[in-house]
Amino acid sequence: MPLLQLEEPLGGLATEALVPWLQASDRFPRMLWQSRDGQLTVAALGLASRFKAPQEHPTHARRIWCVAGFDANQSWNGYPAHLSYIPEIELEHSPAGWTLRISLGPETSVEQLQRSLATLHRISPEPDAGLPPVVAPVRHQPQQPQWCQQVGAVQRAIADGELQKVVLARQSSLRFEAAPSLWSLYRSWSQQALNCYRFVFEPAPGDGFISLSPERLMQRSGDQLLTEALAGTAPRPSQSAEARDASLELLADSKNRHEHQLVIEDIQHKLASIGLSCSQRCETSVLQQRGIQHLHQLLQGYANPMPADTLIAHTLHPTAAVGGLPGEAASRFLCHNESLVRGWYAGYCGYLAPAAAELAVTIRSARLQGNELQLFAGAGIVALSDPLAEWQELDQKIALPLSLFVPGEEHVSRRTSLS
Ligand SMILES: C=C(O[C@H]1C=CC=C(C(=O)O)[C@@H]1O)C(=O)O
Repeated sequence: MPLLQLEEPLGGLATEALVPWLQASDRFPRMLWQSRDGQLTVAALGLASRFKAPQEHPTHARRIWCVAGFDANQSWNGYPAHLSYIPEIELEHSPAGWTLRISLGPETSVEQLQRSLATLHRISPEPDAGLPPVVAPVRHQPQQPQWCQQVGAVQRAIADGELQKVVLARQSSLRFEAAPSLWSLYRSWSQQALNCYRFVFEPAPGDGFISLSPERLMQRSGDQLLTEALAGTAPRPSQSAEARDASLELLADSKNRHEHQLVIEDIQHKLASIGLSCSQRCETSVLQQRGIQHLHQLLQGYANPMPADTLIAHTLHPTAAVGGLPGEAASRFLCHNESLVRGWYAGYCGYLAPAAAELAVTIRSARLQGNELQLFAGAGIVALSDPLAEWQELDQKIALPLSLFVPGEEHVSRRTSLS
């Protein structure tokens, strides 16, 4: 637990100052999180206390930040499979205004804290340094022939009745001439992104993770729980009339509807296992992203009393939108057949507090390690999936960040114009 927590309202700041403020500090980890509706933005520095297991969360702490990797048994160096912590400094913007929260831990250096605080009123948004050129072609893991084999293996397991769906993933790596700034990369990507959570985590200098994810794992406000099924994808043309037709086509497409329906059933079944009944809030709709769109179904959970947030998150994750169905068989399949380590890709991130909690699924994500950037994307494979169309879907999912530094979208196997 932190030794001391202080909270002060603040004035006179601009949200654009948050990134320069984080960049100017020498305190790690550095973290930025923004809700998909843009209502809550938090920039955080340092680590005042860390909790070993989610069940250790003290109930009176105001807000605990949580990140979990896709697989509790496998992570990247420097990125724990599960992290629950209270930062030393949190700077929060919400409709209520600005709040500064300070939590002192046993290892907090008061001098460093003062330095980080002193910069608060001196920071002005700086012109972005830009990104260095990319020096080598994009490398995919798996490559296309192995991808097609993996899709074939999923479909054989579906035909044998062992599986209904598996979400296969790909890692696409790029090398820059010099190490880009994580925050410049985030800024350029974020300026273009639509309808997404925004999460940046920098555990140490030279290594960082970004996720601009459209997908919510859960949101609780008091005893109201919202979750959602987000699965089924199509390109989104830039012209509005064409975009409308493409949405209608996606809503009517039987392969995508099936892929999506499996996620709804998975979530309903998982919530029922912890005593939560779950209903669909409205008709299935389409969530628009830059260049692509997804089938989207809001789900509301009811229970009295509401189970603990950690239990809900642990039960839902990984949903069939990032793992598969049945969950355990899909995890075994991925363990044996997927060659990449997903790390924080397709995990979750966000906060838990007594009054409210919100966790996003960490898709549309990237890890920057020195000069190398790894971009992650996955696609749900069902019986009717076409391996090459699913490969193109992966390209569409990374087209936005790639377009920032690979000119002319040379990487995209079928062109999709970003709107
Ligand atoms: C796993 C990813 O997307 C999921 C979310 C939306 C649509 C999906 C799909 O259509 O396959 C995936 O289930 C990803 O982008 O890496």
